Amino acid sequence: MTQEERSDRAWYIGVSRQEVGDAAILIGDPARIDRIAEHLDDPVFPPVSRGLRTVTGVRAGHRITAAAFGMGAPIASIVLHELYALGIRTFLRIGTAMAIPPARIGDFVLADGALRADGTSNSYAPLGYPAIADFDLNAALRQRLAAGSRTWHAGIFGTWDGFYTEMFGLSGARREMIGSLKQDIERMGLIGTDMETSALLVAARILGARASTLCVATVDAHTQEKISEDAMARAEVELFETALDAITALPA
Ligand SMILES: O=P(O)(O)O[C@H]1O[C@H](CO)[C@@H](O)[C@H]1O
Ligand SMILES: O=c1cc[nH]c(=O)[nH]1
Repeated sequence: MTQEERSDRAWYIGVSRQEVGDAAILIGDPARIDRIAEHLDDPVFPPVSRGLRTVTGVRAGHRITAAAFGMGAPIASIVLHELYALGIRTFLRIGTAMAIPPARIGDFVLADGALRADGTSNSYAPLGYPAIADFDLNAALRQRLAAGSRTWHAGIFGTWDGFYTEMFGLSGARREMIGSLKQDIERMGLIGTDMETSALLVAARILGARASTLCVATVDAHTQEKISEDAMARAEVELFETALDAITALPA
């Protein structure tokens, strides 16, 4: 380990070893930190650094840290890398993804792996290296998902960097270009797209940690229809509970 990797306080997220738990839930939207905290006992909020919010609390006897990265693979991998340097070896990204049929808006999508169309994962390993989720973590997630009532799908995600250039078209020509990309994605049988999963899976594997992604499908890839606020609020509660139950069910 390098000097930075041995440091006791992470450079960008600003938290110390004592302020984090044994496993981390990686969240995009910082507003979700307050909401997931309601599912933890004795939540403690370390000072916020660069808008990167964290909370550490207890669930079923395990100390869990939830950390918000905002959006995109570069910053998500910085947050994972810094938490790794503080000793965390289990990472679960939870959030939202675009739904590719058969996944529908409101379904859960679990990444077994991801197509690497992001740039950040290349800084950890060359493109031939696969982005694969951790088997034990996904087994725990599958068990918990099977016990729940929400429809879920497990399969391959696709991760892209360009939200308005590769995922969600605002105008005519761009929408058409993205539309043909969506046909390719469907032909490959991907179940969801996002902006972080492939980078997190590769970074975790290379560092020697386990990682996966569980998302709510919130945007229909073809119609660009979005989930309603009410439906998202309900799905988010189930997402928190599923993630926390699965992560705490894992052997240490
Ligand atoms: O999972 P959440 O935080 O909702 O984020 C998702 O929405 C953002 C925009 O696409 C990306 O960061 C994506 O992964
Ligand atoms: O369209 C979407 C929705 C969620 N996350 C994404 O990356 N894209």
